[in-house]
Amino acid sequence: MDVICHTIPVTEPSDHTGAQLDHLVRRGWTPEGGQDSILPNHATRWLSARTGLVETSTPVAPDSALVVGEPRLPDGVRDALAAVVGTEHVLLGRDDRLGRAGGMSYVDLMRHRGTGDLAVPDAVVVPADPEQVQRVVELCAEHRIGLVPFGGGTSVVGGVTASAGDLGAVVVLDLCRLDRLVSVDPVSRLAVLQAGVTAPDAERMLAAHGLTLGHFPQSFERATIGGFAATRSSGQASAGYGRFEDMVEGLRLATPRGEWRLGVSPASAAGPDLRHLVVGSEGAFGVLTEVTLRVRQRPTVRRYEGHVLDGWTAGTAAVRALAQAGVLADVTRLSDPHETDLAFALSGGWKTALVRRYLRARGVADPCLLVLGWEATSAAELAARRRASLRVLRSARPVTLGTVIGEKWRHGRFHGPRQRDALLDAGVCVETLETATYWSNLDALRSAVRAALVDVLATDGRRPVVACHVSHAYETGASLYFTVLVPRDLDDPLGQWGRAKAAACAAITATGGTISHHHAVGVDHAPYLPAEIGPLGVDVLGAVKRELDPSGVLNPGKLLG
Ligand SMILES: Cc1cc2nc3c(=O)[nH]c(=O)nc-3n(C[C@H](O)[C@H](O)[C@H](O)COP(=O)(O)OP(=O)(O)OC[C@H]3O[C@@H](n4cnc5c(N)ncnc54)[C@H](O)[C@@H]3O)c2cc1C
Repeated sequence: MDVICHTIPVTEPSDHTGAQLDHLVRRGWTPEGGQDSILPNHATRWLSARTGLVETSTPVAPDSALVVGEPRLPDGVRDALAAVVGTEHVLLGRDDRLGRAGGMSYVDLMRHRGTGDLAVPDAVVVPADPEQVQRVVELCAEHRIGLVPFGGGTSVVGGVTASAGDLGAVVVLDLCRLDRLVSVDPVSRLAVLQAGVTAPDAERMLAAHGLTLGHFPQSFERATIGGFAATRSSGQASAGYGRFEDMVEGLRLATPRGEWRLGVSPASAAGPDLRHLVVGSEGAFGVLTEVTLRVRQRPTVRRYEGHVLDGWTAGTAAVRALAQAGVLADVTRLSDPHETDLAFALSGGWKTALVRRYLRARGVADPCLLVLGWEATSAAELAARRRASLRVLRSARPVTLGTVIGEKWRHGRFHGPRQRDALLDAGVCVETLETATYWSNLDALRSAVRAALVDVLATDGRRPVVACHVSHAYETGASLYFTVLVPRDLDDPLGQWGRAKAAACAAITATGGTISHHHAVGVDHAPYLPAEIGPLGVDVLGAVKRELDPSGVLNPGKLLG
């Protein structure tokens, strides 16, 4: 068999005893003092004029102000866990526990800044391999200790909130030591990766074999293979490489009932595809330890370019035409006029002013930026695919801006979250949410969500920015991704966003969208899941949960509420 087996450590020597994941990262995206996190003056000025932002300095509370209780883990359980993973890999220190207290939603970040209650785990357990994960899962089930699987901790829906539920204690299972590329099958184009491998490390290890996964979510720099599979993640190049679940060929899952392995062939008629019970199960059915993934040849050429369509209707019609003709670029991303305006305002500078003037001269009243990016293994292939896309796009009469804007987007594609830290410092409530629907319902859904958010957030002189884009398009429909910026209600920041999020979710449910296209359910969307899958669907998921996790210790409160 033509299978090369590898066990390649990512870091030499590997030391994941807590130093790797500094607790400060929970507070923001950028390392302390990172230059990217500075908000330029022109952006602050624009925000003040556009949104009514008054207070522009709201620094974080010192760490010492955060309330962290004593660990409630019984001594016997701590010793049993230590016997499996080693004493040094059962972390009980304040900083280690704070470092895995929650994910990266606005609410999570605000809690780390000293607002509201922070759910801090009683311990962090850092196993070395799938066998240790299995033993830890069994121990937690035996002693009825809650267990929260933790990959990159980038969940924005409360997926890694350390809730104990009705259990006495909760531990976070940090998978960072499961960091190996286990094997590569270049003939079948398959790779087996351990669950804790981060996206950059996956790409680096696969690149050594001339391969790529092609999964580039905006959380790329931190998120992990296990997290992607557990949340049905979708990357920026999903039109070319597919959503993460399209890449999953096989799985290894540690459950309280024993290990479950799935996936033996590229297709099968042997009953329902049970892999899809595990993909998207958000740690509630088991802990993924290894994922077998379809990989592709690494591209050698790429071209990213910007086009502008006049108005949202023309823009979405163009993306629909590309999708239905089967000629989407690998990255196809359409911003609505609000997001286009926001992007221009935040980048500022004379070049942006020139672009705005050029668009006005070309008679574009409502600019909608469309970024198209193609990646290929030869210039000829890229040229052919680009020609096919542009032939369809031409009928939408785009104004073409060339590669400068496309390349600028590509270089900054992971940088958005860094500005989020600076925006929080500047007293802005900044958050995103997403949904998807069929093409015939897309405009109605966008209008309903926009209206709901503006209605709740436009109070006391605040003028919210609600920007939207399509970044995942299909033959039958597309995702909608909203970015919200509004001056923070300094007296009730969590209530302000809580009301807005509830209104947006209600609008999504009432207008026939999905409660999540790629962020998953977590805690935040759990109340809205029954409306989407029906009471029978909830019963089916509940039955699977009871079968795999009879004592209910796995990720309490997630997915099923
Ligand atoms: C700035 C930012 C940008 C983002 N952009 C995108 C985007 O473009 N596309 C996208 O899809 N998502 C995006 N997200 C959301 C998030 O990154 C994804 O949900 C990602 O898949 C989570 O990966 P993770 O390793 O960080 O998982 P975590 O946040 O650690 O966990 C997510 C969920 O999966 C569970 N889980 C984690 N590992 C395992 C495992 N091994 N076994 C079982 N369960 C597990 C956790 O318990 C939790 O419920 C973004 C988030 C942020 C903060």
